[in-house]
Amino acid sequence: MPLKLDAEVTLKDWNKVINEAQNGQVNPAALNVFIQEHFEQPGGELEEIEPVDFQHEVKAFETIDDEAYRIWAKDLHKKWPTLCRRVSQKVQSNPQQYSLIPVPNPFIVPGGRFREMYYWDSYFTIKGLLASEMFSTVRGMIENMGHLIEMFGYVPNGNRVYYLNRSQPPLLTWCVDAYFQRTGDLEFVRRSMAWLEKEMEFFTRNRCIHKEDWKSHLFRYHVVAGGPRPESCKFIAYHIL
Ligand SMILES: OC[C@H]1O[C@H](O[C@H]2O[C@H](CO)[C@@H](O)[C@H](O)[C@H]2O)[C@H](O)[C@@H](O)[C@@H]1O
Repeated sequence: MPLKLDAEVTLKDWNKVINEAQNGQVNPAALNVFIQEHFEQPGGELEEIEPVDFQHEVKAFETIDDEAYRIWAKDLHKKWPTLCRRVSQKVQSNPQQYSLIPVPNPFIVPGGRFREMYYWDSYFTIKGLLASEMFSTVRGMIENMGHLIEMFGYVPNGNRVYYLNRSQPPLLTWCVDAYFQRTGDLEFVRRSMAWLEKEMEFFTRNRCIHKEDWKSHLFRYHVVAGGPRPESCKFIAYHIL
């Protein structure tokens, strides 16, 4: 839920609510007032948009021999406009009030409760977008990942602040390769190299394990955390604790 006030003010007011708790229990009415006063309703961070390069019919799908596969490919193609999002202007102007990390170009979300860009999902999505001949959307999504690397040194799990301590399998190189195989756009590959090198540096420094008797290094994706996942606290509280 987006913040109505600055994070510092919100935290200060939250500490007040905590300090007034009786026997470790926060008063539900006070909690309700705190939520109303400090948080907007969820949503509005992203705008649904039709990708600029989306065509209703793609001739290439007609060349798929297997009928079931052809129908499936066409059905999947129709999903792009329903899953394409761009970061709204209010987030771009006041990012400190939102958990969403702004990225410059539109991107495809997984859907359902996953309302942000996800790193390794983007690779599989890009494979589909390339089949749909949506080269400019793909380029934009790769640029978004490059933007995150410029900001954080790597692409986090997703573009949310609570994902900043989590990595996913680093598939950006595969994204760039898939795009190049389809378009031959060498200029874009050259431009992407700085991102790929920086990401490699991050994984070498922060996600690499080596033991004396090992013949090579082990790279891994990882989360640097000791507690429950913030976005799943409620689930954990109800089902596990
Ligand atoms: O499709 C998006 C991602 O969905 C799963 O992971 C996400 O939810 C998990 C449970 O809340 C969370 O631990 C993880 O950090 C999120 O990315 C799926 O496991 C991912 O592979 C996928 O990218």
